[in-house]
Amino acid sequence: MSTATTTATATATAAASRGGDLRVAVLGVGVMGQDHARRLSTRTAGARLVAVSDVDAARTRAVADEFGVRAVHDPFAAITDPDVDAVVIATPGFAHEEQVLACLEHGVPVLCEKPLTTSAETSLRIVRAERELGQQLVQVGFMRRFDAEYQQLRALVASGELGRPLFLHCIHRNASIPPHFTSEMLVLDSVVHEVDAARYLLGEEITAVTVLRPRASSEAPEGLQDPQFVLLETAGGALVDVEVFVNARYGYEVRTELVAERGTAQIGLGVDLVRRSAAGWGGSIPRDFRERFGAAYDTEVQRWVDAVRRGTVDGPSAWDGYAAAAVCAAGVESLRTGRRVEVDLS
Ligand SMILES: NC(=O)c1ccc[n+]([C@@H]2O[C@H](COP(=O)([O-])OP(=O)(O)OC[C@H]3O[C@@H](n4cnc5c(N)ncnc54)[C@H](O)[C@@H]3O)[C@@H](O)[C@H]2O)c1
Ligand SMILES: O[C@H]1[C@H](O)[C@@H](O)[C@H](O)[C@@H](O)[C@H]1O
Repeated sequence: MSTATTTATATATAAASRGGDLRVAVLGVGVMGQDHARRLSTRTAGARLVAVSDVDAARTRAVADEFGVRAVHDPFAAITDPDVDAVVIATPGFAHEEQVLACLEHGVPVLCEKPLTTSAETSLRIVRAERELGQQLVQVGFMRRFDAEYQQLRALVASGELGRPLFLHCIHRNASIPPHFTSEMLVLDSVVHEVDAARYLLGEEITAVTVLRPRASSEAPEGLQDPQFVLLETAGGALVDVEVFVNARYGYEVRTELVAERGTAQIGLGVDLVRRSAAGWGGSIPRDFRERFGAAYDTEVQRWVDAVRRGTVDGPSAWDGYAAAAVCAAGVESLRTGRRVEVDLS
């Protein structure tokens, strides 16, 4: 058994023998990191937020003060801190490879926000490093797998009741995105969710990607290719189309329609409550992902904590992160060249 594997097992055992509280550090405390920090501090059983770390020192201090935990400026010092049992990475995608590899080197279980990394090669490096350890330590933050509607749709596909899936029609709209968002990030950061969801729902790998560039919205920043239309082909011959539109202004909308041989099914309609009043009728539209997928993030983090305390992983793996990264890398090539690009999973 390698040193890292021994350390990971020891981490789980130590946490369990201390009365179960897993001591967690969150790296990157912007939008998502703060959301996870709050979740770990207020509504995750068996876990305790003990430290936060961010390259922005003022932000680290402010968030640490808000939650009453330690501020650690250097993320690598947080990973190797003997008083930290496990880490949540919520830094931007370009920082993930180094931080996840450091977790693996030191035997620290990690929940890494999507994307695992921003290229196939770097994600594959993580898959290989984890394999060499002989123990799974990495979970990727594909939270849709923990959403009740996605789970129902997957169960329906698996039951075979509607016959073989033919199409998935997907809509992924954000009201707005941060100013640093690039055209490539619509694929790498946004469509990566549909890539993972398609693999999860259909149980098939994606073999080719084509990205089409419709005219850009005048609401999008100058030079940003927004929206985009992405076509994914699966190994079994199903087609998955994704409209990704990240400056849709009116709100956050994520929908999927399955078309199968003997019926169709839709999720993401947001039909919980339909109101009628003098102002008209209708329901509400989520502001962003935290509202739409809040319960899924809660379940994701709770299941991650429970699994780490048992010394296992119970969610999307490094391989899932790699498979999605490889498809998205092909998507970025298609976005640049306008051509259909095949996906090669090593
Ligand atoms: N699962 C989801 O639905 C979901 C939603 C939003 C964001 N995300 C993911 O979460 C991650 C963070 O996104 P965000 O929207 O919170 O971004 P953000 O820009 O709001 O926050 C990122 C934070 O990381 C810090 N940072 C940057 N480089 C760093 C480094 N090398 N080490 C330590 N800190 C660093 C920044 O200072 C910032 O505070 C991304 O991977 C993103 O794709 C996932
Ligand atoms: O990082 C975010 C996040 O992953 C959201 O779930 C997605 O809707 C956005 O498009 C993306 O930018």
